[in-house]
Amino acid sequence: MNPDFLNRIQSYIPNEMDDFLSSLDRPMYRGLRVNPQKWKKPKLSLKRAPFSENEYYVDEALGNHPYHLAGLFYLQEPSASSAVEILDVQPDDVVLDLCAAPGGKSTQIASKLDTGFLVANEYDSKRARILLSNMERMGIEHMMVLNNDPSQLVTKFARCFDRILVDAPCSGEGMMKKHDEAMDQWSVEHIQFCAKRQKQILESAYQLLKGNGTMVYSTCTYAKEENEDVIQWFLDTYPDMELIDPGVSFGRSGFIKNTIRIFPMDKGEGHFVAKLHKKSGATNRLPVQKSMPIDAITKEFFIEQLGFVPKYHEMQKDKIYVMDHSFIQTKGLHCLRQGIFAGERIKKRFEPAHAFYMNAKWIDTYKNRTNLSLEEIDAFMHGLEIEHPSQKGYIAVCVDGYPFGFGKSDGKHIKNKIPKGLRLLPNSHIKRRCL
Ligand SMILES: C[S@@+](CC[C@H](N)C(=O)[O-])C[C@H]1O[C@@H](n2cnc3c(N)ncnc32)[C@H](O)[C@@H]1O
Repeated sequence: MNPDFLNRIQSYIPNEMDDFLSSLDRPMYRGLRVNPQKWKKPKLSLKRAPFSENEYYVDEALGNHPYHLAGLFYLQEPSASSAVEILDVQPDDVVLDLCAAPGGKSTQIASKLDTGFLVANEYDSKRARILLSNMERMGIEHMMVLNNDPSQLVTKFARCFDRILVDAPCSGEGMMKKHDEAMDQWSVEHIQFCAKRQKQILESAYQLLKGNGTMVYSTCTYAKEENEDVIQWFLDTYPDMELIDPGVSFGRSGFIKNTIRIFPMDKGEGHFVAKLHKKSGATNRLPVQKSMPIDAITKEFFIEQLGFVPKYHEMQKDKIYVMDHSFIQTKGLHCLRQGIFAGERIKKRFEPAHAFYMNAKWIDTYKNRTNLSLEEIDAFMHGLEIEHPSQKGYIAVCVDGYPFGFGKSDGKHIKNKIPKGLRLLPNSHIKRRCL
């Protein structure tokens, strides 16, 4: 273990070093956050985590649980849910998550929105696609996924956001364990590099925040240079920003008032969170665009599957996107998705997309649906066609009434429509454990 790292930690928590050292030997805390928009009344025998209202401790991998595939929960290190709890998102807020992949915090923000809107931005293109996949799995509608450098957002969306989360790329000390490769690569130079990048990201975030808006800055590292020192620099640079009370009882106070630190002794792997308020300044609205007309065949599909036609539409070539919120103008930005990808017009028919059947708002709305057994779910998630009598046509396949995808039924068999990238590998299987 790097002695410089240990000396620095000793300087932060001089009386708790033994506890910290023993925490490095035990497995990471694992967490499960319920998606309240899909899983409305979960009865769980799991222990609640103190960091947010829907977070629980788990002690095994649950990625192949059918409820995970259906987007009923997100797997996340428990203390990572603290930042969004502190952001205190309101149902009608316009929120920006500036460093969003893989989407733990974005999906948590979205679970608090109703009429509001979420812009989830990720700098790294591969990670942005993972973010989109998680947003789809959790069934989020009022959102867009961007893949831009934070500074590129400023020309389009300056002063547009009520709340901004900057969950900054950091040296990740809170996510390292004693034997990790990451621990061997730890260095003060890397910490300094991260601090410089964090300041650049905060400069953009400042310009994107509305007057009277709220910003939360968080990292999963212990390094003071990336936490309190970055915040002090931000306050000195922008005198109209102030630190405000995070209003929570978990964790412990950081080295400046109104900041929060979480160490493993506080029952999570490690986080730093600061809540900031912009005292004054102008506000703008996200620039909306006109809804596009859709054709009769697509309308007929919506009526047949949902019983209504979604209010706002956008068409890109033959692909159709829908939302119950105006579409936002994104010209000049790299937008991976806005709203729900409903499907594609192919010749004289409409071919639905996986995302269409994952929308949290429609979870009880899909008219044509069927429950599969665990064995059938396993076969379906491996891309197989299954023998399963059901109503003909496109059909939502469900676990206990919760859709996890769709297929096309001829009345006796369901043809598989799970996207190739989401299918299970041959040696991986659905596992249902008691939660
Ligand atoms: C701590 S992670 C975000 C985790 C995410 N908030 C979640 O809860 O799932 C930080 C993210 O910042 C991204 N990033 C890297 N360089 C960046 C930059 N220059 N500006 C903005 N984000 C950057 C990383 O790719 C990474 O996905």
